[in-house]
Amino acid sequence: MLRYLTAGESHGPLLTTIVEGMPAGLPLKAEYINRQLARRQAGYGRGGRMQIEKDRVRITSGVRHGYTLGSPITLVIENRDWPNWESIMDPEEIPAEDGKKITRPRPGHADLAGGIKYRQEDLRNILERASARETAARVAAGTVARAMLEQLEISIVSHVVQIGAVRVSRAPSKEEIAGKADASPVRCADPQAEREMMEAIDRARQAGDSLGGVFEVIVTGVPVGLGSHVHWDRRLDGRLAGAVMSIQGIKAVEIGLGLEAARLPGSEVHDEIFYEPERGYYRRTNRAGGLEGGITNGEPVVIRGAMKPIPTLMKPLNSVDMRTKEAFQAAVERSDVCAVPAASVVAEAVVAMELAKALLEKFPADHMDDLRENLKIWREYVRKV
Ligand SMILES: Cc1cc2nc3c(=O)[nH]c(=O)nc-3n(C[C@H](O)[C@H](O)[C@H](O)COP(=O)(O)O)c2cc1C
Ligand SMILES: C=C(O[C@@H]1CC(C(=O)O)=C[C@@H](OP(=O)(O)O)[C@H]1O)C(=O)O
Repeated sequence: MLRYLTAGESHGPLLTTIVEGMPAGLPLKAEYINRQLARRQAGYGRGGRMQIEKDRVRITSGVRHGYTLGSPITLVIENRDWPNWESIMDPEEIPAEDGKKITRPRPGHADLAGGIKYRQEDLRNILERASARETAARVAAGTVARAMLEQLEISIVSHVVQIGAVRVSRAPSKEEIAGKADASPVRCADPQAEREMMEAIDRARQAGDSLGGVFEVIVTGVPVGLGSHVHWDRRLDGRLAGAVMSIQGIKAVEIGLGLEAARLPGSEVHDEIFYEPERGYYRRTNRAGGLEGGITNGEPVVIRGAMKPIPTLMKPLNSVDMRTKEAFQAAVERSDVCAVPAASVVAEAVVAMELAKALLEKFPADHMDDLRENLKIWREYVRKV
């Protein structure tokens, strides 16, 4: 079973992830993971922290001479901000300046609910782990899964389709996305919408406000038959939605037509089935987003995630000091204004991990050669069936 854990506080010394269950024989280098970490850090609307961090991974187990060994893969990413927080985040000693407890919860962040739940007087003990800094570790782990998928000719792209109220006017092709999203400051493949999105972010920044938006992940080359209809927790639609929803700030997930499917009649929602001897079964539309009955149907997997605006605002919002119970209006020093482009890269990573898991459930393998061979036989069967 493929699984992973992440550990690390936002302003602690480093982030760690352990990926367990990856077959041996997968080519893997730090530079490959670093490329994905850099994509996550880019994006118009990020705040001061991204000027400090330059995420790079160190592989400390599970890989030798450029190939996975089948043993747990440990990846660590240093927090370059750590020297500024060393005494505040000291694991043992209480620093002299400990009077600076955080007692003012930000609406929309984990501060209040987490502080009550974990009985913490200093909300730093919550925000450090609630922070989306953790998503750097998730991208590192997900990139190992992505490397596996790429070996099997399964590829993942993503792009931003909405920032605040600005939306793309039409759906770009996968080729347009692959060519343009990475070069776009907002990861948007539509130049007109891109300009308006950047202006909207500028306006929000000037107003001390923040913005959310919607991204879309598209995976091609996914074989038929991943996931299962037989039990709720084996349905791949639910698992993918859960993975994307678990990203900090994501409030809704759609697969294929998503919410739109509820509005349209069945004749405009379901993808008709066709057959050609050399192609096998195929569809002319993909409104289902590649999943029917919780099982992949061979069409591209299409998932969208909707992110709420960043909760740390320069413009003060009402809250209550947890120590004095006095009302106050929060003032903050630094924050992202919009992180939807970054979240879309994180979504690629969590989707990669879930698909890699589902692949290894259907084709358990200790070495990549076994996986490759079994998938090849399966794809031949699917073409002929
Ligand atoms: C890449 C990324 C960067 C983020 N940056 C910030 C930030 O600078 N400030 C902030 O308050 N929230 C930021 N967030 C959002 C918070 O982490 C998120 O709103 C919070 O964890 C609560 O979200 P939830 O209610 O979905 O759990 C970021 C999220 C992501 C995915
Ligand atoms: C550090 C990252 O994102 C952080 C996520 C985050 C939050 O509250 O979620 C708050 C900010 O951190 P800080 O409070 O140190 O400015 C973001 O920069 C990152 O993405 O690597």
